Amino acid sequence: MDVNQAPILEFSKVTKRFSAKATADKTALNELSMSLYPGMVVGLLGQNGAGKSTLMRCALGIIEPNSGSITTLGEPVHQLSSAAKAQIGYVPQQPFGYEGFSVSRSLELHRSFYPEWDRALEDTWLERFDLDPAQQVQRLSVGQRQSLALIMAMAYRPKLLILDEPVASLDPIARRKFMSDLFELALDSGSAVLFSSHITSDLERVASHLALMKSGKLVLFKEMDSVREQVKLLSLGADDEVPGDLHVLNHQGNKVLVDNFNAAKHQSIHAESLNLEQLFMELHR
Ligand SMILES: Nc1ncnc2c1ncn2[C@@H]1O[C@H](COP(=O)(O)OP(=O)(O)OP(=O)(O)O)[C@@H](O)[C@H]1O
Repeated sequence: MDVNQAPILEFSKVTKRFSAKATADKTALNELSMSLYPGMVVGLLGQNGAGKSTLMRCALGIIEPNSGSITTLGEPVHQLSSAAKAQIGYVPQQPFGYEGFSVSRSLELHRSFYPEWDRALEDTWLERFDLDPAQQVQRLSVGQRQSLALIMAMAYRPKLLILDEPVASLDPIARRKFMSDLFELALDSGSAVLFSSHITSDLERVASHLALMKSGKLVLFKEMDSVREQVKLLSLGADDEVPGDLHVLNHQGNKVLVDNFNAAKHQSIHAESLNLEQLFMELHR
């Protein structure tokens, strides 16, 4: 990760509301700010409806926020040049098209849009995902389609890769292979990756950073190593107060979830380490 370079994606106080007829407007993104730099692999975690897909669709300029600004590859997202667009890879939750074509023909068509297409990378992933080039796209299983969508989004080594639950339909072996490739690709090509997943163990394994969303807000954005070190569940005694320098994510009874615990400074407090699944549960308790 290189924070001395310009960010690849930058959100500044972005709010997105959806109007609803029967109920009050829904705030899907609430004053959300974050920056992604080259080499970052950011795992986006949040409950259903937390705003993850909305964030991704705003980053791509598919939907426009009500307020705030978004810069993608150095350009305002609503005026992206075609050169910038050609450096973005996106796999939506539900890919996709190319029905009526074979896998190899669909890749051939897709390839023609991208001068930077890496044929060797395409071949490697076709093999890894065990995809038959002669197979018709409409006969692929859901997971195989997802694999094809991933190849199509990644084989031109985009500078920004946005993946909305990319591995939800992949089996554990394909998932593992894909996840390690994802990390390598980002490091090799100086790309930034933003991916959402409900599979916390995947996220723990490959993400360099965790972005945690709750009700449209980004409640945590941290390097995974710092998450392990600093996000703790504290157990307070009956008369104990939470030290003022600690940032509280959730407080229920005598249990306090904080994201900036310092073991040297807060020696007297009983602090429990959490894996990502436990952290998620404690945040929503
Ligand atoms: N086009 C839309 N019109 C109205 N409301 C919408 C629209 N898109 C999203 N929303 C609402 O915005 C909120 C955030 O939705 P979003 O799809 O971003 O959540 P998510 O975190 O991706 O959820 P999931 O994990 O289920 O995919 C939800 O309350 C959803 O109902």
